[in-house]
Amino acid sequence: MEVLEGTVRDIVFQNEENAYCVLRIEDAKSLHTAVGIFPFISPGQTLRLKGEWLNHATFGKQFKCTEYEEILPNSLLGIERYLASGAISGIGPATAKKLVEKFGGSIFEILDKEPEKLLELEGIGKKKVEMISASYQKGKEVRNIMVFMQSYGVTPKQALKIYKAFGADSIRRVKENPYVLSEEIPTIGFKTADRIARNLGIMPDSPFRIQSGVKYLVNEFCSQGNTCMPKDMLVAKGIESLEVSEELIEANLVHSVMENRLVLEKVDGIDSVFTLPYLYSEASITKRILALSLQGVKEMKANVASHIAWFEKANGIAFHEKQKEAIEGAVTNGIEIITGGPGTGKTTIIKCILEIFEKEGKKVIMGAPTGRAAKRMSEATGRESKTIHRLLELGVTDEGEEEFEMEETSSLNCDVVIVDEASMIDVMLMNNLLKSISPGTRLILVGDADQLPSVGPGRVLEDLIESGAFKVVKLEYIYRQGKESYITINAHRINSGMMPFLNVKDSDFFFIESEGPEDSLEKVIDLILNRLPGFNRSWDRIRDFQVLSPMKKGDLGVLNLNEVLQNVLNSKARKTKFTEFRVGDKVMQTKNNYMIKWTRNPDPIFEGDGGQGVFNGDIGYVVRIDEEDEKVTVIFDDERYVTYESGELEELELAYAVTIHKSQGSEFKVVVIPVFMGPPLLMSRNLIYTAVTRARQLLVLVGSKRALNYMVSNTRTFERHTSLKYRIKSILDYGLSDSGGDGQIVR
Ligand SMILES: Nc1ncnc2c1ncn2[C@@H]1O[C@H](COP(=O)(O)OP(=O)(O)OP(=O)(O)O)[C@@H](O)[C@H]1O
Repeated sequence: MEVLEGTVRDIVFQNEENAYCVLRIEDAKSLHTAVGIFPFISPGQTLRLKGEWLNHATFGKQFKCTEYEEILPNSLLGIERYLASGAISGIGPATAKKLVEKFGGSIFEILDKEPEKLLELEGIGKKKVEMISASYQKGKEVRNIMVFMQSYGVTPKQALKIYKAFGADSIRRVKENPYVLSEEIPTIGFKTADRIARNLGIMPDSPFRIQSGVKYLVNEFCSQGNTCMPKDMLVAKGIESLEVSEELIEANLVHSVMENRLVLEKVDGIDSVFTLPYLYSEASITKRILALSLQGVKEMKANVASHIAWFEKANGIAFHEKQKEAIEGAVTNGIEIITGGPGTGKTTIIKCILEIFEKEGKKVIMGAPTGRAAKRMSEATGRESKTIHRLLELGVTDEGEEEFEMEETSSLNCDVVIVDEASMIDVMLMNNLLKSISPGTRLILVGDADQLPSVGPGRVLEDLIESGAFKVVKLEYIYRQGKESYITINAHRINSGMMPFLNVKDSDFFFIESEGPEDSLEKVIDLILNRLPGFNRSWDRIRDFQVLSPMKKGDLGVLNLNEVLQNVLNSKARKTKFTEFRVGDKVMQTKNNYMIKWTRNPDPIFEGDGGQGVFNGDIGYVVRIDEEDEKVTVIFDDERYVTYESGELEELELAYAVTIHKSQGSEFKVVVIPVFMGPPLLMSRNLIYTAVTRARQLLVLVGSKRALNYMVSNTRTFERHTSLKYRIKSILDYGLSDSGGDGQIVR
């Protein structure tokens, strides 16, 4: 590691959120540029930086700092400059000069131990001394914490997080139990805490370590979509990754259970370990959904059959028996689940259900888990539809975590709630949705249970269906037929484990064989640049073509695809220094941001008509880049302009290619999917099924038939461990369904 020692001349850039800074540092020889995470920095401070010299393509030679400490200057001139820099509140250039003249090199000693001596100076009163002393002590505290943390291998960025969480208490808390870091600071993981603990000399068999490690393993398992972890699996994983005996894992697990940090319950005969949030969510969903189902909705006098007949006539269709059953079921049940693949008429049914309720004077609220899905629902029905987060007025806490503002007692004020794309709802969202639905309100969940499960934990829709407790209508007959329907036909074939029909003449579903990743990449680019635009000239290469890949990394992962596609599709746009984005780029918002403002006017100066919020999965286009102020303006949905500050740009990604997981709930005119052998977890039927069902007009697969075949046959990979189905079933087994009421529960 190399060292650079010098004084901060100025701060060229500072991200207030994560403390990333670009500094100009002066040493005895010259001025240097240094970059890194520098919390609490101000010009005039003298730093000893550790890191390495790099040659940046655009910015030239710079020092990349991974560790630093502040050193107090020792020359009188250095001390005066430091004090004059504003590093200590209450001291400016004039006071700095006076202090150095009077106290010389012992000024730091005085600031630390005898600040009252400052009163001897003319013009400094008691209040000012208090201010100076407090600021000096705070600086010292921060310095000590930074030095302590870094000496145990904590990076400045992590040290900042620790300081923000524990303040002056940081060192004591970490020394006492470093594992508190991974438990209380969301972005510090067990591995970091474990490294610090080792450096602090904590033994591998310490109960703090094992209990924290066990909890970490359960959390890790849940981050893959599960809501609980079989105990045997946890113990085996614990022995392997914590390298301690089975007895120690068991004993500490019991201890965690006794202290209520973890819960051990039997799920379908298997001992399973839960963390509290998912346990509560699944238990609460069980209680609430059974209550809704059993509540007995008010009978409607409507003659549903005549409404249906009227709708059929108006739309020139004749409903299938199953479709009629779904429509009637929506009126007679407290809860109904309607599921089916593409083209089976789900949207048509929603429209009919809406009309029936509206004609009967009932208020219907519609929602979907993503902004894209909500928008499609609005377009298809001509009625307002919102994201569930919006419906529930989901807010964001200071730490940026999502938080539902709606109190448990408040509820959606309506008679019917219809939610589309219900397969994307995870346990937390479902629980929050149910909390806001008061008894007497009907809930209709519409979705395709064979698609990828929700990104977050749980398999809510499948568990509800498989519980057998609710009215479920499964639509199987496909209505979208004819020349252009091979996307739909093949989606259904894939879903039932059959290879799709490939390259039928005049169809909309193509397969292009390739000889490995490089060849696939070339073929994808050739398709987008030449072949597809030649196929239909009305398609726009950037807007209408969407590449979907199973993964992020690798030649055919979205990161590489985006880099390559940006260069071929948007090569003329000017590059700028501060961002990878260029005007004209297709981009995707990658997290829900409820705070960010949008306007209908491209110039943010004219705030006027607008609103707040851009959501995970929203796709837009870069319309302006302001180099001087380092801002990027993006237009979403052809009308909402959002200006991102440089610190917010990490919420955006290039979106010429997106992962199949991120594409859930969206549809595109033309979809191109590279199909290749990858990690088994990503080689699954529901992944390829989800990808194929995103295409509206044309679908092209590029790759190997062997990989496609593997995906179509592989149904095992995404099995999730959850308890919702079991909880609902076990309550029913106690005979709740025989307890009277309106018999809403279907057994
Ligand atoms: N009973 C029916 N008779 C004739 N056409 C129908 C019938 N039901 C639906 N359709 C038509 O089939 C097509 C697909 O229906 P719809 O869009 O409602 O299906 P979907 O399940 O919502 O599909 P996706 O999930 O792919 O959006 C539409 O053109 C619709 O008008």
